[in-house]
Amino acid sequence: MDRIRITGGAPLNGVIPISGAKNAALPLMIASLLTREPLELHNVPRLADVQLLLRILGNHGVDAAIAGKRPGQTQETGQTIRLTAASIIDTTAPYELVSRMRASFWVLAPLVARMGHARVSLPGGCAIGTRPVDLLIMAMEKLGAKVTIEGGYVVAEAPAGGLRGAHITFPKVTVGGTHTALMGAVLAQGETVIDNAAREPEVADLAACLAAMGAKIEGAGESRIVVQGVGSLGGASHSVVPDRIETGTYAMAVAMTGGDVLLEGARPELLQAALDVLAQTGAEITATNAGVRVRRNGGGINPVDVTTEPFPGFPTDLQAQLMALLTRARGTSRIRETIFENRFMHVQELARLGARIRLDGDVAWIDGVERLTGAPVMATDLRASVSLVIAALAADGETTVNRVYHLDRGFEALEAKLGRCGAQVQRISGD
Ligand SMILES: CC(=O)N[C@H]1[C@@H](OP(=O)(O)OP(=O)(O)OC[C@H]2O[C@@H](n3ccc(=O)[nH]c3=O)[C@H](O)[C@@H]2O)O[C@H](CO)[C@@H](O)[C@@H]1O
Ligand SMILES: C=C(OP(=O)(O)O)C(=O)O
Repeated sequence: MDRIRITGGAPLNGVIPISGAKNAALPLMIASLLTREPLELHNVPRLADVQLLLRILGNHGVDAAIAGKRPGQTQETGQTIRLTAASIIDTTAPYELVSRMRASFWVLAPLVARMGHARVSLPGGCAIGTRPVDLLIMAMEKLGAKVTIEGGYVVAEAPAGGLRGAHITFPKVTVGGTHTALMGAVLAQGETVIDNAAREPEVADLAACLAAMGAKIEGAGESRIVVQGVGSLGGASHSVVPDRIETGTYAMAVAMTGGDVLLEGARPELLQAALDVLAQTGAEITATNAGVRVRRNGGGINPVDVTTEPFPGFPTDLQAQLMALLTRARGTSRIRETIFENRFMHVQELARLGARIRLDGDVAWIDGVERLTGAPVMATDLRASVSLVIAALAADGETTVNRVYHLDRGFEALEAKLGRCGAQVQRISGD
């Protein structure tokens, strides 16, 4: 298994191109199941999750053509994938594939919408909590599907005549639930109203692509989304929104090491809450035409008090990275995690580097320390893994991050991007 070796201490200076968002690319790829015409997606990041989803979609009969680089594209700025689901050959998504990635469960809604039935294994994904799918099933049931769970599989059957528009009110904000409701509603008969919808940019990106395919959607990006079902959808060409979590991750890395980096192509409005927190810690954040510039030259890191929330609040997917930064703050910080009940797995690994963190239920208290020191570490999910990278960049000596496959799930060309800005990061191939 590959490892990443980091020698800490160097500031980051230069340009980091921001990739397309993993969490947008995955539902966008899944939307290809809704039409027999080609869906062309640009700026798709080269990630293990994308590769796995291509296998899952291939199993359903989706043909994938990966185009060469477009002019101006570099290795780190994604690929163009043309997905064509001319016919669906299998409506089962098997355990072997779905158990490895949460988002793969989202094939359920488009398969039922187009084929009238589907059988999808209960999902896996990052080990950050129990992660139930009850609200996704509720959305399908509201749209008229009959849903049972048999042998670890969710089996859904549309009523005669197909899914029917409905009023879906989510009792809590769910990104996957909103994707499911949207993809189910676009081909349903009549109107669907989705209340307490997730407002995450990845939902708006999916809705924009569905609209380009011919769907009738109003309010995506707001709490109430209204969909008028249409008889069929066509092909489209769509570019994946920049990755706000990757943006925030590198911004925190710069705040940690000091330096001056342009996060090229980043869109500040996609992570304003996180940028505000970074500014409170003492980093200088400037929105430019080219992206977001992050600087910290001298001066310490200020402690902060942050609670994770659905968009537009501070994202749970940046909580571990922020915690890494705060391990070296001048004082005590507090982070409250409200989205996932078990998303503090990075705490004990950060402690190996010398961090002082106390947990009290859903709250972590971080007492800043003068210095971190390198050590062998590993993490159980992708954002936790990258938080260890951030801490290692500022630690004295050498850190080895094991289980690199977590990083490969979500960070395109991580070593190259950091390495070009002066970090000493090396991948070591292992068995
Ligand atoms: C691939 C992808 O895009 N993953 C993101 C997506 O995950 P995902 O879509 O799985 O997360 P959700 O927004 O659905 O989860 C939010 C909360 O709702 C709960 N819940 C969810 C569904 C359900 O049926 N029942 C239920 O109780 C979850 O346990 C969690 O407490 O949004 C999360 C929240 O922004 C991010 O951390 C993940 O990176
Ligand atoms: C939690 C994440 O991914 P997933 O939902 O696929 O586990 C993530 O992207 O941080």
